[in-house]
Amino acid sequence: MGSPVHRVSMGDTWSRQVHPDIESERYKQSFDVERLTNILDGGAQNTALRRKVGCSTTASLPHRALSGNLAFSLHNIFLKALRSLGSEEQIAKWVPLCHRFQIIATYAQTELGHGTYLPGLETEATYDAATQEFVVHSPTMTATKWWPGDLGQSATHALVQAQLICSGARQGMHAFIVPIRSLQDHSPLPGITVGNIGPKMDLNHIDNGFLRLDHVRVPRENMLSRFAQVLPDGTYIKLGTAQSNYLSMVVMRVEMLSDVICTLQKACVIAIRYSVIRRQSRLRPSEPEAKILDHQTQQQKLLPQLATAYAFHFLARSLLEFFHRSHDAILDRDFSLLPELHALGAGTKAMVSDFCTHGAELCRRACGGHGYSKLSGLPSLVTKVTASCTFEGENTVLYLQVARFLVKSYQQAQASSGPTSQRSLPQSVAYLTAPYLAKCPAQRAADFLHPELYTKAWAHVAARLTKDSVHHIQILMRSGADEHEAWNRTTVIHLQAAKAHCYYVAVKSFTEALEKLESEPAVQQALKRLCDLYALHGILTNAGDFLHDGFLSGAQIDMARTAYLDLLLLVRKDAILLTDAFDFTDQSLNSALGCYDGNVYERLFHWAQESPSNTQGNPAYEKYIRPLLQSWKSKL
Ligand SMILES: CCCCCCCCCCCCC/C=C/C(=O)SCCNC(=O)CCNC(=O)[C@H](O)C(C)(C)COP(=O)(O)OP(=O)(O)OC[C@H]1O[C@@H](n2cnc3c(N)ncnc32)[C@H](O)[C@@H]1OP(=O)(O)O
Ligand SMILES: Cc1cc2nc3c(=O)[nH]c(=O)nc-3n(C[C@H](O)[C@H](O)[C@H](O)COP(=O)(O)OP(=O)(O)OC[C@H]3O[C@@H](n4cnc5c(N)ncnc54)[C@H](O)[C@@H]3O)c2cc1C
Repeated sequence: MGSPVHRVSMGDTWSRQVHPDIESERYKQSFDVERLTNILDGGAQNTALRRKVGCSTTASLPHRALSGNLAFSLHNIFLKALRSLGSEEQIAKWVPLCHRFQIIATYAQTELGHGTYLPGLETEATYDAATQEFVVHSPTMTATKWWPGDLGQSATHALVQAQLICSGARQGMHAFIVPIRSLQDHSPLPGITVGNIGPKMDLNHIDNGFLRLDHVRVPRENMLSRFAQVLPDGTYIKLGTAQSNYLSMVVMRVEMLSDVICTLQKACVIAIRYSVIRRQSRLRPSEPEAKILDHQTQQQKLLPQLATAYAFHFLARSLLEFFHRSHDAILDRDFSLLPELHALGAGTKAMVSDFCTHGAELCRRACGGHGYSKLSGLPSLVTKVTASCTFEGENTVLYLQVARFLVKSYQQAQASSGPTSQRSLPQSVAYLTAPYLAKCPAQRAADFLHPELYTKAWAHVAARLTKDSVHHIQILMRSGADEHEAWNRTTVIHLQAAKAHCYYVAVKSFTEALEKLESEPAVQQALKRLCDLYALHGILTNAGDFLHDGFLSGAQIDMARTAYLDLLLLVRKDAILLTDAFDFTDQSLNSALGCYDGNVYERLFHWAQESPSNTQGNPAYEKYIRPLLQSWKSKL
């Protein structure tokens, strides 16, 4: 069985053979990997299309952008904001210019002094009725736009979020399209000071920039006017709500999820494939060194991350379905679903970016020294995905937006008691008025493998923490605190409630996805084990929340742990197949540890030999080492 042991060859003979230690993991397939790939893609035809596009990734950027294949690129962010906030006429004008790359546009919202608190943005757009123009200006140093991607060297236009001032009144944040560089010679236009903000932790291929505007005039037609208009005489017409212009952020938080989740998927593929090749230490003195994935602690490090990657795939798909159902209505100015969409988008973005950042770092550490090598591809995944905890809304701030939604929903349910209360609640928080279950009915470990049981457990904790946070606000207000102080002094509890709610939503979406796979029993069983593992990993990691009111007993936590440890063994058997199903090419993984053939050591050695420090001479010798050695020689 298996192919001969590889010789370390200076040629690439080893790259044409699959390492026996990974080949053996693919012999016994408990499910059809290709079918799972098709399910992840949303159908076999999508798999074929993705592979076809993937082969043409070497095509120039404009080609791929024109085919709309860039999920979350900066140019796309402008387009998403334009489609959310612009009128049909403005969309018809500016979209073709972007698609043909006749302009390059950036989304300029964040300022040197404000990123989170948008009512605090200082850039002003003052309407001049005499010329029917807006005068866009940076009144202070802190008003300088700071961070927008592509602004540093590339963009010719910016969607500038600014405080609208018309007819003497400040109307809040609105979006204005402002030309910033000449389309003839790319030089900054009059009144524009623009440049790069300097080196970052990573993503240095993106020119994040700064922008100062000195009374720059743009025509009235350049204010995006889906939700608000300024008439020629300066009359302000409000067509939406106070939050309408925040819609673009909701869109982008939904849009970015696939890129963030892909980072954790890749980290899992690399670390798990490496973990069946790396042999270290013996499980029994009489046996050869074990694959490190056969150490229980290595399973406990990596397999819950794999389960999380799958959970987030189905969570993102569920959110996207809700987004498509609600977004069109919102564009038609029916805002009834916007609060729930905002809460789901904010919470999902915060949780997914938090856990993907944590999980990618866990995968990197699980690879020991080679995980610290850039040739593993893991450090780059970690430093890139880390940024997603901040951009598109800093995570704590977004979790608190979820908490605000939970508190309002609970208070609404309290106000409308009786049967109407459940019907009126948004679907994602219906659990707040579900029949109260004081104790979990589980009597043995196997009971914790029932999705209904652990979904209800998560709902119980999320409801309890929300009620607890409301209770603490009421206590503080009864003691004399006003609503703002009471809110701030309970935000730590709000954060707990928001995180529990988000985890519940993820567990629920995973179980609902499983229900649709009845016709694929083998795949369904493999995914159910991951769903069970994901739910139980969260329960055991946050056991205190489940023990707090006696909902789970200590004995039941032990049962859950037994079920969890048994799951690790079962998932371990499918681990390579579950990572193969993500269908990443070796090129996209860019990892000496994660290649499909498992020839880790030969590739590390080959890539190290090819790295610049070994191929571009040794400038240090001439400049430092030789003089040092010479100096010693002269003293001998
Ligand atoms: C990724 C992996 C690696 C690969 C990487 C490769 C590619 C990399 C590309 C990188 C691209 C990065 C691009 C980044 C772009 C940006 O970052 S754009 C800027 C993003 N900025 C933000 O998101 C700002 C976040 N701040 C907020 O959301 C604020 O907290 C706030 C809510 C705007 C504060 O305003 P305030 O009025 O004080 O809020 P509240 O009082 O709390 O709420 C008022 C009501 O408004 C409702 N609301 C808030 N936000 C929204 C919204 N977005 N949509 C709808 N409604 C919203 C809120 O619920 C309140 O409603 P009520 O409770 O009913 O009053
Ligand atoms: C790689 C990258 C790319 C970016 N690209 C763009 C772009 O293209 N366009 C653009 O406009 N912006 C962009 N940004 C900016 C980004 O949107 C902001 O950095 C982000 O919104 C956070 O705002 P901030 O930097 O002001 O942080 P702050 O809000 O100052 O956060 C600092 C700390 O204060 C805390 N805090 C702030 N407010 C509250 C509150 N109300 N309650 C509790 N705690 C609070 C936060 O939790 C955090 O711990 C980018 C940022 C990065 C890192």
